[in-house]
Amino acid sequence: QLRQNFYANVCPNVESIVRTAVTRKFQQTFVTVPGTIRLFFHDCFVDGCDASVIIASTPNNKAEKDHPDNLSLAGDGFDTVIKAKAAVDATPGCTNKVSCADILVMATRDVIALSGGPSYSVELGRLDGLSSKASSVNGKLPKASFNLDQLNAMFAANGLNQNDMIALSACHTVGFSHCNQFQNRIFNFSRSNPIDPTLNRQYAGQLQSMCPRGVDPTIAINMDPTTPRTFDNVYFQNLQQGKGLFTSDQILFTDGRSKATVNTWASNSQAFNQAFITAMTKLGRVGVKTSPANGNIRRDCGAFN
Ligand code: HEM
Ligand SMILES: [Ca+2]
Ligand SMILES: [Ca+2]
Repeated sequence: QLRQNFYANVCPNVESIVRTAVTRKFQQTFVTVPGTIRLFFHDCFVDGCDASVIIASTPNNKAEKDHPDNLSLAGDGFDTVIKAKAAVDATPGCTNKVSCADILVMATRDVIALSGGPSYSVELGRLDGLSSKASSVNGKLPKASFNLDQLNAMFAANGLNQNDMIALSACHTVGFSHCNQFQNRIFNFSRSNPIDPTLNRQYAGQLQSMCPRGVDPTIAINMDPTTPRTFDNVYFQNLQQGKGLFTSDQILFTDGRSKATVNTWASNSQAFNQAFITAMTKLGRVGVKTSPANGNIRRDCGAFN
């Protein structure tokens, strides 16, 4: 029952209120962009798009955000939602009328547009989930080491096909990664190849110098070495040059089943944008809650009512 303009009667200006708050946050730090996008992805893949990922742990409940796979979620992503929620709640008539899950969807749309990506209409009407357990994250999020079959299987479990998966992987056109996520590709890759042979040699050398053995584990590097602050299809051009950072990125070009799609979107940003919008809209529908039996509108995005 998601639809555009869901809040037309209760809070007609919600989209512009969120956009203003997100723009202000964006002007303070670029990390707002990748932080918010990844938060949205990790929310939707665990218990659906219900803001379960934003819940803070309590003495009685270890929440999703404290699962190892979520510890690297940037604080600025959470802060973006909290700031946008505060702006919505400060507007007469809108107080506690808009779900955190929907605010995250709008904020994600806004950061993508702010960083040069496509802008699109979002469907709204999600309720916030009533549960958030670290244990429910197990096996729900993709690993940087995944091959094409593993990626397709995990996305298919969320109703997303291979094209959706490839389009969404392009989110790695902005943002950062810690060195441990690709260390295996640049040191001791295999008996015969110290470096992953699908990796561009020069790029591998740069990665080795930014991420030497024993590097400080808090160091993070740009995932897109070419246009790290622009949401664009350069992600696919990088893959063509062996500059995909993770195994899961580069495999999209190495595997013959996905290569043609990468080539098409590398040369046609219009086609990529269209596929990306389709895939983001599908991602936003995953496991959505619309009944009071399984959701509500949180007063505080980080805590259950
Ligand atoms: C296809 C499978 C995917 C894998 C294996 C994967 C894995 C990863 C890993 C390992 C990181 C780096 C985390 C760190 O070290 O801090 C990362 C970052 C990121 N991922 Fe993905 N991801 C995938 C798909 C996606 C999708 C579908 C989206 C968005 C819809 C996305 C958005 C992001 C963003 C924006 C960042 C940067 C976060 C930041 O800079 O704070 N990823 N991903
Ligand atoms: Ca969720
Ligand atoms: Ca880029």
